[in-house]
Amino acid sequence: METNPAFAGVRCTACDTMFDADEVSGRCPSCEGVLDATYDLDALDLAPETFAERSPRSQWRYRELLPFAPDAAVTTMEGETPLVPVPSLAAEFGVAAVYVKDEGRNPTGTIDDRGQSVAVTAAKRAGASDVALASTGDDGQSAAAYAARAGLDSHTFVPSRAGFTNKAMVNVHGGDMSVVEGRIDDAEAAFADAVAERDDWHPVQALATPYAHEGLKTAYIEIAAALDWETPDVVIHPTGRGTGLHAFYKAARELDATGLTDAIPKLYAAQAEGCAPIVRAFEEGRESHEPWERPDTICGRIEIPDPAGGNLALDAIRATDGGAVSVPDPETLEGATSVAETAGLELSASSGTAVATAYALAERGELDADDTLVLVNAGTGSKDGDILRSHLMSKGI
Ligand SMILES: N[C@@H](CCOP(=O)(O)O)C(=O)O
Repeated sequence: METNPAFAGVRCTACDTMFDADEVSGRCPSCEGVLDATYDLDALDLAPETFAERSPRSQWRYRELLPFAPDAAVTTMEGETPLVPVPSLAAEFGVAAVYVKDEGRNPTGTIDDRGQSVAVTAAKRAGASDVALASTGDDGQSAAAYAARAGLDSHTFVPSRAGFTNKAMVNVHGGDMSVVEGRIDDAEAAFADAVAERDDWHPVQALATPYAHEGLKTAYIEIAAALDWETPDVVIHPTGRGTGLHAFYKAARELDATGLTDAIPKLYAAQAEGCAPIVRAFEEGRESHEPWERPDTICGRIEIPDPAGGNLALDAIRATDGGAVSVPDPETLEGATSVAETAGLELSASSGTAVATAYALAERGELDADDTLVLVNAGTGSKDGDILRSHLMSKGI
């Protein structure tokens, strides 16, 4: 299968060792660090018009910044999600513009579709028969869908608290699912035990392979493209593992290096107060996070007590002069439901953290009147109707 000619291999984010992409599929063989796809960016000649009318109308139109050729891709036309203006929020926050990057419009309703498209493509290219991951729900559902598309078997380990739709749809896509009693760390432990016995299971979990976060990168590229390659001032990302922040920072640097943009936005992590290891490390000025002792948030998708991308997210936040904010669940749910009520957009419960964080930044005076703000909605609110509705009931509605 074809690769992008500019794809130069994978580099360890921790020890900087470079590897041939055909030699490794998971973490760094030397130090277990997260691997990043790298490109010969100097050889690329990119301009806004390069992408303007191009097919396919999916994330694969940005093929120069993806490892594989679109013809080789396992795709269900993910990406090309709208950047929706929300003038009412701009007025409330006192900024020039607010947009929601609505990743709920992807095929299985999550930003993870971008990542699973690339990760399952890599697995197929490597000759895998099976893909496997531990998941809080969305990336498991997505992996099952893309494995089905590729004709591969999938194995997903989810905690019992994962949402009904996620669990049901893994099965509907023909995936094998293990529901593990407890929370994500219990599912990850069960997955680690199982995978140790199965060398035919190809990893597709975010940050356990170079390719899932490589797909997430295209959401940022689309934001820049939708703004005519003007960089937004602030991007707020709901944050669990730190995957999205690392991916967005990587994308912003690549666009900057190719000359498509000439600035990098401030990146903010939005975490739940009941599980905020990245925010705590940021506030304490530490380079690494410590695992969160007693995770407890209604936002199961970002309840990650020991995030694999914690240090990478901290790098992204600090290098861009951004920040990290934790918000209580009621404010998160109020954020998601108020945007549904006033702007007609269906944000996932965990993505309500991005709205609540924007309110907090506005209150602290950390936003400027001429700022353009992007809030990332990582997944559709329609999978969280029960949680969102219960928030209204708690208010007596
Ligand atoms: N996938 C999460 C959002 C972010 O998680 P991260 O791993 O990118 O930090 C969700 O759906 O809410």
